[in-house]
Amino acid sequence: MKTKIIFIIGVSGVGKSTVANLLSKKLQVPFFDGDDFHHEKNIKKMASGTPLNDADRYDWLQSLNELAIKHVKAKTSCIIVCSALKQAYRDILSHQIEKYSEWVFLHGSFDQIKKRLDNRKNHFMSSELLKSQFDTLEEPTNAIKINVEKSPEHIVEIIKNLSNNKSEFGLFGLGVMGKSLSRNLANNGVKLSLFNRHIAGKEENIALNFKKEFPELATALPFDDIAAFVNSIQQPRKIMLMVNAGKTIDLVIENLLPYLTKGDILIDGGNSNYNKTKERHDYLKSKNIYFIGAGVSGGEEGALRGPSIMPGGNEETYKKIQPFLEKIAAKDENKLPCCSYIGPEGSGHFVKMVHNGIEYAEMQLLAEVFTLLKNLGKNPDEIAAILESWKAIENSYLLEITIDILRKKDGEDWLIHKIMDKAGNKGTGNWTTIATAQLGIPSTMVASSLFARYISFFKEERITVSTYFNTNDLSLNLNSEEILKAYQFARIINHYQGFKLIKEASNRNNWNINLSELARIWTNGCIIRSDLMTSLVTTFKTVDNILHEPEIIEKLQALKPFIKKVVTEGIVNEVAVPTLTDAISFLNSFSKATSSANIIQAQRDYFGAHTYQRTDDTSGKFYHTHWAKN
Ligand SMILES: NC(=O)C1=CN([C@@H]2O[C@H](COP(=O)(O)OP(=O)(O)OC[C@H]3O[C@@H](n4cnc5c(N)ncnc54)[C@H](OP(=O)(O)O)[C@@H]3O)[C@@H](O)[C@H]2O)C=CC1
Ligand SMILES: O=C(CO)[C@H](O)[C@H](O)COP(=O)(O)O
Repeated sequence: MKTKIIFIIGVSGVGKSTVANLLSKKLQVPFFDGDDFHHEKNIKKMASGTPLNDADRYDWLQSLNELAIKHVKAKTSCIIVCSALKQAYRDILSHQIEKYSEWVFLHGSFDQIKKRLDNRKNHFMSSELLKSQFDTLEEPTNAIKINVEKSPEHIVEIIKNLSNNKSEFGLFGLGVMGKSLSRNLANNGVKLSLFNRHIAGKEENIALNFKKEFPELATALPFDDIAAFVNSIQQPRKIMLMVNAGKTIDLVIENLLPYLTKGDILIDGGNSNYNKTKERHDYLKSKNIYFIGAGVSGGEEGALRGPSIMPGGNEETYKKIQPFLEKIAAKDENKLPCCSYIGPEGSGHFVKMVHNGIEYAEMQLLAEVFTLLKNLGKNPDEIAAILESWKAIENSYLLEITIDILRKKDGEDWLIHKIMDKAGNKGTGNWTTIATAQLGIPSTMVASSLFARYISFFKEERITVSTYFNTNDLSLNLNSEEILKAYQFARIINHYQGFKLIKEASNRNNWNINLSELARIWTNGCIIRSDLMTSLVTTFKTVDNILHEPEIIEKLQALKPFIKKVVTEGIVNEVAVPTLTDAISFLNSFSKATSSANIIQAQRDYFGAHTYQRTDDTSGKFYHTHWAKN
């Protein structure tokens, strides 16, 4: 048996000593009655009929705490009986041994206990005295709570089962991701507690029914009661939250807090905003609870078979959950887990956010490729066949799933023809675009793919506007090979922009993010895994800016004529290719030693006296011109 100190607590007459005695025999561990540890002066005071005050109790509780510490140091368990009616008393009892302490709270109604006391021979307790105990009682939130209506033997059996059967890890929220991650944890031998909320008539017995559905969850403990869920987990508890980002996370944290104890760890595995993650980390720290913001990527299937995991926060805290996360993570080509400590604060959620920003642009590029090929007269099966042939050169998870999507039939037609062309979003692309603007990094492709989704959303207005503008007969002068090369070019720029944003955020916040390691954990499990990502693991070992890497420069040079042609053909023939366009526009701007910004500076100085620097003065001095004609 793991070393533990079992405190049996409750008001007088609840049967603590009887239960402790039986439990001590059952578990073969010693039992100590707290009353035997009162100091001489306390005994005298009580004998004189004066109730003890908190100062009197302090030394007594401390001596019980010393007794418990002595047992923990000797790696032996014991049972201690003490009324411990207030939380402050329990804090003294478990000081420095919180993670070894288990609480059993025996309870009953006032009348029930009074009757038990009255039935005891040689024992009298006035109603007032018992009432004062009930008034003092602050119910523990982290205890095994048992009603004393049950027989002592039954109570001992319950304690024994619950105490021996604690889970190693808790999963809160059994939606798409929570269910898959739970099964993944269980498949990896983790003893789990599962929780989903109860909403009468709507969300009932979710955890229990889910457990029954999958054999790997046979030993998992299902709950829809928060207190019971938390109490079923070994301390310090490790609880992963897989709920919707935003106010739900805050709500869930507040719901959990009363039951958590010092040192417990909450892991937010959702797509939370990185700024909020830092705030939550600091808030929970003030409550002695640790918080890790872990980005998880891989969708439903990845979460089950092995996602990519991006944990951020305090590194020492991360080490405590590392074995669990590494177990369930995807493995790279060298069988190493696609899970790595990212850095402090909200850095884990920041990189997950940018991952999604890259994902937005990768998805949009494939959508534009599809549109171009469709405009060349290809049907979905023919487009799928072309994309299939690209796998040998430019493979990625998103390319693979797009091929599957294009081949899916719905009756005689292809399903893709029946899917409404209005793209949804849950916020991460929006936040990435905000971050690029805030940090002053030109990650233009995330922004254009986000705005492409927003444009798509105005379906009804698009239909109306389409009647105002006659589209000429399309005659795209392109072939699939040229489209592939344009796509390859745009993917490199997209990855450059995404990693550049991460590098800048890392520098500004002192996160010290290792880009090669980040690329490595994105080589499997996540949505943006690809051959290009695998090659970047090596590239980032020597440079942290791929635009300065000779091989990449050479590749971009070779691909550039094709993206120019594809984008030109798209624009001339009115085929919307905003993200392909942004890729080449970006390089057109970024690869010029001189830009048009001199005009901007002159305009700013003209109307707002914002000043400008001169190309013929290298000192960096700022000038102002009196522009208006006199
Ligand atoms: N789906 C995906 O591909 C990915 C999702 N994510 C992120 O993971 C997180 C979870 O996503 P996903 O599993 O898809 O979402 P789902 O909508 O499938 O599940 C949400 C879960 O949160 C619970 N929940 C919602 N509101 C509350 C509340 N007020 N109190 C308690 N529980 C609540 C739901 O319970 P109930 O069932 O009772 O409503 C459900 O268990 C999100 O942050 C998402 O962005 C990250 C990577 C991939
Ligand atoms: O994190 C994810 C994948 O990596 C989620 O699937 C996310 O919901 C995708 O973002 P959006 O819903 O905005 O398209």
